Amino acid sequence: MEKSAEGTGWPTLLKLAGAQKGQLFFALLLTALAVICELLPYWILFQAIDAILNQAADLPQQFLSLAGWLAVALVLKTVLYGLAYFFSHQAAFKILAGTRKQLVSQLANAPLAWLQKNPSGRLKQSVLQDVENVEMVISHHSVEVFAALLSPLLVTVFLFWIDWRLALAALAVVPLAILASTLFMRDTSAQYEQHNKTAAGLSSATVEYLRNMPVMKMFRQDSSTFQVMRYRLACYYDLITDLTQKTVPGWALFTSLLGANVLFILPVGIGLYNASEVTLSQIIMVVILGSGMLKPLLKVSRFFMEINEVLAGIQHLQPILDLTPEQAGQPVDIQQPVTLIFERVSFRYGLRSILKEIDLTFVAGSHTVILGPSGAGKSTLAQLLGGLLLPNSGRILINGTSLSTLSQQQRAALIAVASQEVFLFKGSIIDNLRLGSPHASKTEIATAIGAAQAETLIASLPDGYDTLVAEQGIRLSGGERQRIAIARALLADTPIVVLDEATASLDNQTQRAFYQGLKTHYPDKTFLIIAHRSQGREDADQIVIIEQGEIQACGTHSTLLQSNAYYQQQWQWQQNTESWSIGVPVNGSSGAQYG
Ligand SMILES: Nc1ncnc2c1ncn2[C@@H]1O[C@H](COP(=O)(O)OP(=O)(O)OP(=O)(O)O)[C@@H](O)[C@H]1O
Repeated sequence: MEKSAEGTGWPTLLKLAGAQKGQLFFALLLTALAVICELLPYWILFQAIDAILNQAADLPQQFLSLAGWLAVALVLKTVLYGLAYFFSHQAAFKILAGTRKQLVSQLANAPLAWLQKNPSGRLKQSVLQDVENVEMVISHHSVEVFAALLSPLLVTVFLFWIDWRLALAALAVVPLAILASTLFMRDTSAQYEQHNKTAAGLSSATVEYLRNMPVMKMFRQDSSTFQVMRYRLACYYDLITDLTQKTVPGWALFTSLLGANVLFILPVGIGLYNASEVTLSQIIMVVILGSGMLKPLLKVSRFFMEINEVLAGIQHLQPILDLTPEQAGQPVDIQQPVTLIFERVSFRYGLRSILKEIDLTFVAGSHTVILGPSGAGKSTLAQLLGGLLLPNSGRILINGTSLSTLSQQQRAALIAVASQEVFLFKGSIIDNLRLGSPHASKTEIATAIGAAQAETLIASLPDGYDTLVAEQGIRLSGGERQRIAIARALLADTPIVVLDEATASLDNQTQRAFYQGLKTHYPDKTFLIIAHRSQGREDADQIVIIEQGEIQACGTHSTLLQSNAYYQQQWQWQQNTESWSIGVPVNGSSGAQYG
């Protein structure tokens, strides 16, 4: 279970703030001086009242000098607060930049399997939003909350200096206010937690609703389809109503009590005045100062309410900051040719077994086709090879060395994966192609593009290889992106290439040309081709059939055709579909032909 934000966010926040402790301390020191200057006018007022009540002889002169001091105090307060904010903002932005740098560097060194487990949306939220919240706490709240805490403290000292009994009368409401807030706010922490969960549920339902709106409209779904969101909204409304009913009276009482100390000061003051224990000016001063002295605590209390949300965000930074960079280890010298072996490899998602004790051997330069129904575990196999997932048991060996002992760089130098989900970076086609092989020559690039059947595509692009893709660039279709990804994997100069459904968009004829091209141009590479059909791969060295995470059969096209019912069925189906072609009959009207 996740720990509450209150418990764990603070140490992270303090650690982050500690990076600029010198500047922050200076900001707080300036704040303290500013608070003193803020209270100085009250002392001046006290002197003025005293002078009036005692009918001082040099009243005009005294007033003039007090007015001068008042102006000095005001100017000093403004300057000091300005400087305090300046330094707190400087510290905050340095902390912000430092934290983001640290997070990005931690993420750059994060193990692939960890990145795979943590959705990029959540990581983006941490690096952008959660860190931004730290800025607000450090630049504004540090100064404001420190001032709000210090001010009542200094006033208390001043009141005790005036008269200890009046000071105690001014503070009498504090225990009452604390008692009231404790009574009214008890049991609300569970409700706040529930509030956070409900708000998160509402937020995900809203995102889902907005994201699916076009599809819903396409299928002419009426408003009944939006029941989930309506239900979440109703839950949120009920919770907020309940929370408001519980907390508002407590908050109102707390606020009123903090300003109600005059009710205690006046009777105590009159009693002491009648007994000639205090002067009138002292009572007036305590009433003026006492009535507002506790108000800043409202700011402190609001801060502690709001900080929970910030701490919850900061808590998300901790796992990233705690990431230990992958141990580089001793570089393993793996000589080519390489043999890849799966030795009793199993993988589970939670309790669900996806791959069960897979034993496979891929010899150097061989072509293997991995077939199987949807959900059989084929892509999981590719992800294990790409380092995105780690086996729960068993080993993946390259020339006898376990893949798990290799660093990311070493693994990436041996295995390239073109997965179903193609990611193209913002930049040109050539930048994307050179990702795994920055120094690839023009000839190598042209060969890879040719093998990936992407020559026509490149020729059709406005700036050829220099055409920009992704954000601000042109939009490529799914099939076009796949072909770029295949070329990128081929260029990566690895002895093993995994193509996960990478040729799904190619027609039968192009697929045949593609496989032929791989043999011709990359005779030494080992290919693992994950596919739904084996069309064009009758000459593969081995065809592996996976069903429900287990190897059902493994052999060549001819042996499987004789021995495996699934393969026979697939093959028959493929033969039937291949014999159909869309053609243009001699009379010119298009139509389907049985060839
Ligand atoms: N992140 C995940 N969490 C839980 N289960 C998952 C996750 N990713 C995949 N699975 C499940 O693992 C099983 C195997 O998925 P995999 O993608 O390997 O199948 P596949 O054979 O490649 O299917 P397809 O041919 O449709 O791509 C599926 O049942 C899928 O639902």
